[in-house]
Amino acid sequence: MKLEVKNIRKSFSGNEVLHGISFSVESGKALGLLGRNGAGKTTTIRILMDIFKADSGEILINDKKFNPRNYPIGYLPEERGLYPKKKVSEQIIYLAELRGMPSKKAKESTKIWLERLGIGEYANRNLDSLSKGNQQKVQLAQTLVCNPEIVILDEPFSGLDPVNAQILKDTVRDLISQNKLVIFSSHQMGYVEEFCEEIAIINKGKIVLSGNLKNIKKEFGKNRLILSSNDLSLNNLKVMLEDRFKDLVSVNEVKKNYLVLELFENTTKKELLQKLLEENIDIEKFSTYEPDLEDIFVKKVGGR
Ligand SMILES: Nc1ncnc2c1ncn2[C@@H]1O[C@H](COP(=O)(O)OP(=O)(O)OP(=O)(O)O)[C@@H](O)[C@H]1O
Repeated sequence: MKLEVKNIRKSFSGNEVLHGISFSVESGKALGLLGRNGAGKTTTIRILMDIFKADSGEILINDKKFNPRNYPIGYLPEERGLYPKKKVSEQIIYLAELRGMPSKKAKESTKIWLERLGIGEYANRNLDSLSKGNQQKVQLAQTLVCNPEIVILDEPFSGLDPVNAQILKDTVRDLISQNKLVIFSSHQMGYVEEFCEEIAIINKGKIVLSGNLKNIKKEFGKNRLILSSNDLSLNNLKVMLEDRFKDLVSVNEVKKNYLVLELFENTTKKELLQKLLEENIDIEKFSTYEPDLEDIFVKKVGGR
C-alpha cells in the first residue's frame, strides 16, 4: 500500500495552520512526522483520520481517494480516549468487537496484546487505577488489537519510561517487519532515527524536509568532514584553519570534541589532508561527517 498526502491546507477561524502538507509512505516502512510543538503534526494526523476536513488537497491510497473507514487502521490519538472506570480488558474487547472482530478473537487478541506489552496482570483492573505509562500501553493494545494494516501513532512515546519505550520500539519494529504501514509523530529525534526509513519535518505548517532518512543524511553530510587535533585546542584549530586554509574549507560548527568543516567545491579530502600534514598538525580525528537527525532538525527548524 502507498499512502500519499498531497498539498493539504487547513485553517481554523481564518488562520491557516497547514500550508500545503505533502508526504508519502509505503507498507513495510515507518514515516516519522517531526516538528516542534504547534507545528501541525496532530492536525495533519486528524485530517488523515478524517476527524477534521482539509480545506484543500487530497489523501490517496494506491492512487485512490483514502477513506480511513474502509481500511484496517490502528490509531493512537494524542488525547487518550478510553474509559477510566471500566476494566482494562473489557474495554479493549468491546472496542475490538465494535470494529467488527468476532468476540472469541477479540478476547484472544486482547490477551495476547496485554501480555506482550507487559500489562497482562492489570487485565481486570479499572483503567484509572493504572499508572500513566501503563494506561498508555493499554491504549496501544487497543490500537493494535484488530491487527491493523495501517498504524498511526500520535506521540506514542510521551510518558513512557525507558523500559516501556523499548517495548514500544520493539513493537513498532515488528509492525514494520510484518509489512504494516506506520506513521508516527514525535519531537523526540532518537526514536525516529532508530526505525524510520522516511521522515517529514513540519515547521509552522509547512514541510521543510521530507524523504528517505539515509539519503537526507548523505546529502547533509556531503562535503563535510570532522577534524580534531591532539596538539591544538578546537578554538586554536579553528583560528588556524580560518587563517591558512580559508581557500579550501570553512568551519561550519564547533562540536564538543571536533570541528565540522565544509570543503569548498574544488577541494578534495586528500588535498586537505596533505595540507594539514604539511602544517605538522597532529591529527586526532579526520573523517566524513555523519549528521544525526537532531543536527538536521535543528538546522531546518532552528531549535529544538
Ligand atoms: N481545533 C483547533 N482550533 C483552533 N486551532 C487549532 C485547533 N487544532 C490545532 N490548532 C492550531 O493548529 C496549530 C497546529 O497544532 P497541532 O496540534 O497540529 O500541532 P502539533 O505539531 O501536533 O503540536 P504538539 O507537538 O504540541 O502536539 C497550532 O497553532 C494550534 O493552536
